[in-house]
Amino acid sequence: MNTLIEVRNVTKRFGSVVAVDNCSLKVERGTITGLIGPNGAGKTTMFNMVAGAFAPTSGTILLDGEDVTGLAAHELYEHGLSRTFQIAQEFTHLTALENLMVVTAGKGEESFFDACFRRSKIHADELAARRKAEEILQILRLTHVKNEQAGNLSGGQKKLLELGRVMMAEPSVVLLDEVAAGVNRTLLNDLASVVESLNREKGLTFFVIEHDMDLIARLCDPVIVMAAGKVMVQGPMADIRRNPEVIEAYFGGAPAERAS
Ligand SMILES: Nc1ncnc2c1ncn2[C@@H]1O[C@H](COP(=O)(O)OP(=O)(O)OP(=O)(O)O)[C@@H](O)[C@H]1O
Repeated sequence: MNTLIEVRNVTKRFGSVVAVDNCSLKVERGTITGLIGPNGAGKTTMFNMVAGAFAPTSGTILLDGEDVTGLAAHELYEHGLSRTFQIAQEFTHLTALENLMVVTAGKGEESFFDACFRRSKIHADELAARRKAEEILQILRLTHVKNEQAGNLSGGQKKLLELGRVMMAEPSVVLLDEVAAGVNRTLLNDLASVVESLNREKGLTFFVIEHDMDLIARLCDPVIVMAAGKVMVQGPMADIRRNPEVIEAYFGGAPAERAS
């Protein structure tokens, strides 16, 4: 195993607030690594720095051994790091299939539309994109809604489609941000199965922030716990659940059985 993402001594301040305080962590290639912690622990801030939403105040972030500190999200995308995003308003009128196709054809989304004016090339590009998009819709079990406008899909189906858009880009690491929020159990199960099979069969690495502890327990090993801006502990979820420091951080010393 080797390290895909390494965060070294990273601090992020917002004025007088130290949201992330001299933290180091690693996401090893081929893992589904979870990041958990009580509200205000600094998880989102950590994620935003790794995803290139903003730069750390100090410290270094390495992606596959390369210093990517302060690079923007689109630059990290070129390096193979992708984050799931809510489907933008202008894409809600495209069908599920079209939402995937616009990611592949050309590098960015505009180039697909630009390509519409280059008719000779578009035909081959479109066929390839369509084939790939249809395969992904099948993996996501969304084939039956491929011609539905994205705006009409259920919350869970939209989350699957967001993951599909990420898959079209063929990244090496995917940041999953609170995917369970608002998703019903059946679709959440589908989503978890897709993540597991992408990890097992395609070797895709995931870095996951999640409040749903059942999902974390099912998918993630290791799990990293942050509290009050610090990385507190990391390990398998079974150990994390029994760790007295973690229980203290979540529940202020409540009985161990509540840490589930
Ligand atoms: N843009 C900002 N400006 C000022 N303070 C911020 C900003 N973003 C985060 N913070 C503060 O930094 C700390 C960590 O916040 P962060 O959102 O990273 O925690 P979190 O672990 O993701 O919490 P939650 O689980 O509630 O989303 C909090 O005290 C928060 O109020």
